[in-house]
Amino acid sequence: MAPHDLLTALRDQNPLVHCITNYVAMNVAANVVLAAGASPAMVHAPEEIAEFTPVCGALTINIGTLSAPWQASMVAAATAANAQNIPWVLDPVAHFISDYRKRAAQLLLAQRPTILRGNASEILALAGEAGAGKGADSGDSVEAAQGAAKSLATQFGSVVAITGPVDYLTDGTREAQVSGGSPLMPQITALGCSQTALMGAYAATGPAFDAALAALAHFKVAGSAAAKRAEGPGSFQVHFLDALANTQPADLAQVIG
Ligand SMILES: Nc1ncnc2c1ncn2[C@@H]1O[C@H](COP(=O)(O)OP(=O)(O)OP(=O)(O)O)[C@@H](O)[C@H]1O
Ligand SMILES: Cc1ncsc1CCO
Ligand SMILES: [Mg+2]
Repeated sequence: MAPHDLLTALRDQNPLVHCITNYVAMNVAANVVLAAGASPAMVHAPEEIAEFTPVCGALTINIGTLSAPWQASMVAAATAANAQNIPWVLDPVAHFISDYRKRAAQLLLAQRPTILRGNASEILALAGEAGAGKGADSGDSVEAAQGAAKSLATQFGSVVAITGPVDYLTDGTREAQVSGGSPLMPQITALGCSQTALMGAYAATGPAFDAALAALAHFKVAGSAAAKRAEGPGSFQVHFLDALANTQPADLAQVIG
């Protein structure tokens, strides 16, 4: 499905997206998903997963502020999504910072996410390669992680997206790049986490590779538009939400290469 048609469908369908994300990202990501045209719900109690995940169009899992009860919810939600053929997205935030987080990310990856999204350092480390990640921030180039993305895609049957100055997307066979956006984007916390949540919304609407590509393009188009009006990271964030809502379906093709 073309990105143009996916954005139209997203706004028509307003899919419900189950987001298990971190404390930092919850508000930012929910506003991003709403502005883009979908309906986010941040739900993480283990007691609620069995009832809630199956009624959603997609699930997104982000380990940014991981702890044991949340990990149990993530595993249960991924299991429920797989059982019902509900697409789900994994965001392995800073998984290399501790053995605990590393293991949690590997266990979730073994559940074969529909889409895996991370920055270059996260994708490199997930494939067992040495990277220069600094907590939640990337220290590696997107180009350096492309091989890792391809091998993860093949091994786990996932669509893999690396975000950065130019985003890269692969399913192990197909590849795409998405340019644009602004250097102000990594200066706002949790925009990557929000990209993950938006990928869930698109994945509820169409095939995984096309959905991830449309979500990447939507962010780059909105980021470029917001940067024209912003005076710094603070006002960028406000303009970015407006720009996500104002992005037209026909705008998306321009940033995809
Ligand atoms: N230098 C840049 N120029 C343009 N766009 C960028 C740049 N760096 C990142 N982006 C965009 O910013 C968004 C977030 O990507 P990033 O790689 O910073 O995620 P992240 O490191 O996972 O973020 P976080 O963990 O803070 O949520 C993506 O849409 C990406 O395309
Ligand atoms: C800053 C930060 N710390 C843990 S999660 C998070 C949000 C960006 O990933
Ligand atoms: Mg991140």
